[in-house]
Amino acid sequence: MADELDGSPILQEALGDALPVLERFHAKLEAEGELKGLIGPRDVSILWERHILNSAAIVPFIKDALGEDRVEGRKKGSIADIGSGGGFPGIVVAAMIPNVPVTLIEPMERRVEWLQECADELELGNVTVLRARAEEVPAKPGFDVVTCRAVAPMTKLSGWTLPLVRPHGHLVALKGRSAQAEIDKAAKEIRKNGGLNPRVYEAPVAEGLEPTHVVIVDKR
Ligand SMILES: C[S@@+](CC[C@H](N)C(=O)[O-])C[C@H]1O[C@@H](n2cnc3c(N)ncnc32)[C@H](O)[C@@H]1O
Repeated sequence: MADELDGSPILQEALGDALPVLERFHAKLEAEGELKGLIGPRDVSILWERHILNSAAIVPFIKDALGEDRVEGRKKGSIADIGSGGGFPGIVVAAMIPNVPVTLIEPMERRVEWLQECADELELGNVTVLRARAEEVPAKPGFDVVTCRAVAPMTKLSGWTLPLVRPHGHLVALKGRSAQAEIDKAAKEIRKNGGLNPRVYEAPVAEGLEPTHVVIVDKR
């Protein structure tokens, strides 16, 4: 089944230099994703929009968050993606920000194998795959940016992700329409885990496509 956006010029516009690598990722997902239980049967024709472009929408926000570190004189940042599953947003982020190390943290063995295979086949030298639950990963030294998509509501996610963000780093999470309600509900957990100034941004996906939402929380 063909993808609705195969060959569309918006792919180049949204993914830039990472397009060739992400075309290989798309082909691999198309061939193996459903069989391996990583995507649903109806996702096959909307892989670009629902998964790859949706993940790519977070990249400008991550770059912004890392940019602040450069201002502070730190040369390299570090990114962790919690609960990467089939590689969203982690593999897409690693392809689009190839000069920054990206750690993919995922507890399920089969998904860990998939993620490692993707990193190897796509020659993403900046990817490390870690088989763990987020709450088992040592908090130190922490990551400059922790990201995630579709892992848990903010009430739970705060305790899983914020401890892994280094001081003055950021949680940058893809969220659905309920983003503001989720952070309102999780105000106590966010504060307790050292989070400050939680806020929601609308994130453009590509021209003509519905935008998504990004939650950003600063770490004390
Ligand atoms: C619904 S999937 C989302 C996968 C991917 N982020 C996406 O957006 O397509 C949730 C993923 O989170 C992982 N997960 C569940 N609990 C976790 C935890 N405590 N720490 C890290 N990952 C977890 C699951 O194994 C699963 O791969």
